[in-house]
Amino acid sequence: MANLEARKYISPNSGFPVTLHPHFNEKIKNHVPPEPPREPFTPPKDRAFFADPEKKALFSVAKQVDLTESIGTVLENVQLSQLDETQLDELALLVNERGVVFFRDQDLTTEKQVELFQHYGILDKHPAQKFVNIKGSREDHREILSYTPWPSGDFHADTSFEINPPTYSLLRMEEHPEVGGDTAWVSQYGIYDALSDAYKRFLDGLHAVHTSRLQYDTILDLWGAGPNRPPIDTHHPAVRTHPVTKLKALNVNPGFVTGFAELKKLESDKVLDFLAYHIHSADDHYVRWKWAVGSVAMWDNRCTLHRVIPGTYKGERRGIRTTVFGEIPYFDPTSESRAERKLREESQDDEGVLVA
Ligand SMILES: O=C(O)CCC(=O)C(=O)O
Ligand SMILES: [Fe+2]
Repeated sequence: MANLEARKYISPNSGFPVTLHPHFNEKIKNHVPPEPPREPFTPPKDRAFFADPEKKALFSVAKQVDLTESIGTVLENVQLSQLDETQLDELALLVNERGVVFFRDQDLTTEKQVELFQHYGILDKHPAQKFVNIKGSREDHREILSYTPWPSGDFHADTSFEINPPTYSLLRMEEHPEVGGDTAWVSQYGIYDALSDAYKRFLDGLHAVHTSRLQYDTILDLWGAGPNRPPIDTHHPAVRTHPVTKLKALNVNPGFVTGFAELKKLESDKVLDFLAYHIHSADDHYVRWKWAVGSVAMWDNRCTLHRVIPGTYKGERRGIRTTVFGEIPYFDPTSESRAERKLREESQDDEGVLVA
C-alpha cells in the first residue's frame, strides 16, 4: 500500500475518491504481463476419486470433530506431514464433503507443503503473485470498495475466473496475531439449498461472468507488483455439479462475479445484490476459524467461499497458500442438491426399516 496517495483521484462530481480508468492510468496501460493467458486443459484425475468412502486409513489416526452441521471439520491427532498417499486421498474426499478441514500445531514447512500439495494436481502460480501466496490482509471489503473496483475483502472462491479454476487450497499460518484475522467459509452446497425452488430453477441454467480485471487493475494501481497474466473474463455455470460428490453448488461469489451472461444489466445487478446478501447472511452454512501459528486449513473452492474477517489486529499475519487447478466447471441438470440427497437417503432408510 506504499503508493496509496498516488492513486487517489477525487471525483469533481461526487467528491468521492475514484480509480483512474485503465486507459488513462499509466501503470495499468503500460503493464505487459510476462506470461500468456492459460489455455483450457484436462487436469489429472481428482485424488478424491481414489478414496475409500469410509476413509478408514485416515480415521485410523485422526479424530473428526465437526464444527457445524453444514461445513467445517477439525482433524485432531494428526500431522499432515506424516500422511501417506491413501490418507491424503481420503482427506481430499473429506474436504469435498465438509468444504473445509482444519488442523492445529502442524510441523509442515513450505517445502513439504508444496510437495504434499503436488499430490493433488498442478500447482497454480497465482496470476498476480509468486509460486506460493503470502497473505496479510487487513482489508475491509466495505472500506476498500470506496477506492477500488475490486472487493478484495469479500467472499470468493480462489481465482474463480480461471478457465480451470482451483479445486483445493491449503493455507498455513506462519505468523499470526493473538486476536483478529479470522477467516470465514460458507458452504455453496448449503447456500444453494437455502434458496426457494423457484429461484433454484432460475439460477440453474445461468452462467456467471467471473472476471480478474478488477483484481488486475487494483493490483497494478495500488499494490505495485505486476500481474503475471493478462486479465480474463470467464463464463461458468451459476450452479455447478461437483464432480466427486455429484452435488449441486452455487457458483457465484461477490469477489469475482460481475454479472450473468443471459441477463440484462439491471436484472443481473439485482440478482448479484440478492446473492451477496444471501451469502453474507448464511449463518447456518458458515464457519469461522480462529488461527494460531501452525494452524492449517484445506478447502474445496468448488463448494465453498471464504474471506478474511476485517479488523485492525496488532502484529504480523503471514500465511502460505498452495492451490491446484481443477476441471472446467460443468452443470448436470440431473444432479441433486445436498438436501435432496439427504431426503432421498432418509426415505430409502425408512423403506429399509419397513422391509426389515
Ligand atoms: O488470509 C486468509 O485468511 C485467506 C486469504 C485468502 O483469501 C486466500 O488465501 O485465499
Ligand atoms: Fe482466497
